[in-house]
Amino acid sequence: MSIASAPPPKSVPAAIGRRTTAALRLTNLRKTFGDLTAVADVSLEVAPGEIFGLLGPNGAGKSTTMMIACGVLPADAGTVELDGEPFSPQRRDLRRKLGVVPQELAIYPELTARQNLRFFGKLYGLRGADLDARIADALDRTGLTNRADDRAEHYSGGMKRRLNFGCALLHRPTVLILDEPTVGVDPQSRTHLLTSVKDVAAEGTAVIYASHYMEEVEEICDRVAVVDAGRVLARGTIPDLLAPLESVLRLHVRPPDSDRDGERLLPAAFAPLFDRDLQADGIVVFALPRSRLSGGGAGGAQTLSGVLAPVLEQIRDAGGQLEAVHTDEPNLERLFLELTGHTLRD
Ligand SMILES: Nc1ncnc2c1ncn2[C@@H]1O[C@H](COP(=O)(O)OP(=O)(O)OP(=O)(O)O)[C@@H](O)[C@H]1O
Repeated sequence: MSIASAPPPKSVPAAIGRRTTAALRLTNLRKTFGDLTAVADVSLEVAPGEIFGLLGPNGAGKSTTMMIACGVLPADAGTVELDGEPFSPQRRDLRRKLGVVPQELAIYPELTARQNLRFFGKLYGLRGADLDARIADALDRTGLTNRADDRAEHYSGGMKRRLNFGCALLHRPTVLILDEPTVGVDPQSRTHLLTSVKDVAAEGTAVIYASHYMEEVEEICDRVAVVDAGRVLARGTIPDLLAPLESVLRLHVRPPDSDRDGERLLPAAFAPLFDRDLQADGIVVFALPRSRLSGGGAGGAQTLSGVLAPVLEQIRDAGGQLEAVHTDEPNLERLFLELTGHTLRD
């Protein structure tokens, strides 16, 4: 894992050098639109069979990165390598190794699912029995076999997204680029899509998956790059990224009028373990990071129950009222907040 503070390293990330054959390798990509820097410096690599998440809020530069990766947009600087070869839009042979599911639907509404798949299959040079077999496989994977001969315009949003996905993997790409493929889909289609993505990766396809849905990225991605303002802020496996974060227990206490700052609510022996924060609504929040429990020193380890029992007793005896107990567990949203100072949904 690497958590970089700005400015990020210009050099190629260490993880890249370790892999011999990345299916997709982006190195120091940069893209500006007039005065706006959409992608400041993005480097990453995706191995065969890996699902790599690009996690960032709206406007972070995910789509621009994806569009450069698939040759739709030229980069101002940086390189794209596909299967070990330098990639440019002119390399039609290499383009066939890519499957792309753009954020906007790229299917023909007036055609049926089968006709859409046939159209895209032919674009990729598939013909005859092979094309028929792959269409049947794509319909099966996307759960659209029963509706194969209905026009796509009559499908639900989720079914259209599934068809969009099916069209991108018909030619069995080496690298599958997915740009927020679950936007606006119902939970059933979402689950179906995520399972299909995992299946495709298990067959050896390298998948790069852009999303601002933390839960999806946590669910399916092997590694993640956290991006904001066109930069990679952190990159690694999810356990490695979350390791520096710890779970924090928070006690929300309404203090008595005689002790509005809550200074006397905790027993003196345990008060140093807690951070105290007085909220605008008068509630005092006592935060206990778990790591502070393990260092019991000569007096022995302090367990959660060993600390909480006397603390809660003192709060009650001192006239405080326990209003709520929360636990903040490490997750990508918290990591993002710590790295950027704002949330993924800002
Ligand atoms: N063709 C363009 N012309 C001008 N600005 C653009 C263009 N494409 C993207 N941008 C800007 O570049 C920045 C990054 O956009 P991008 O679409 O790559 O972000 P994103 O992370 O994919 O966000 P979203 O999830 O909303 O798609 C944004 O500020 C966006 O407005």
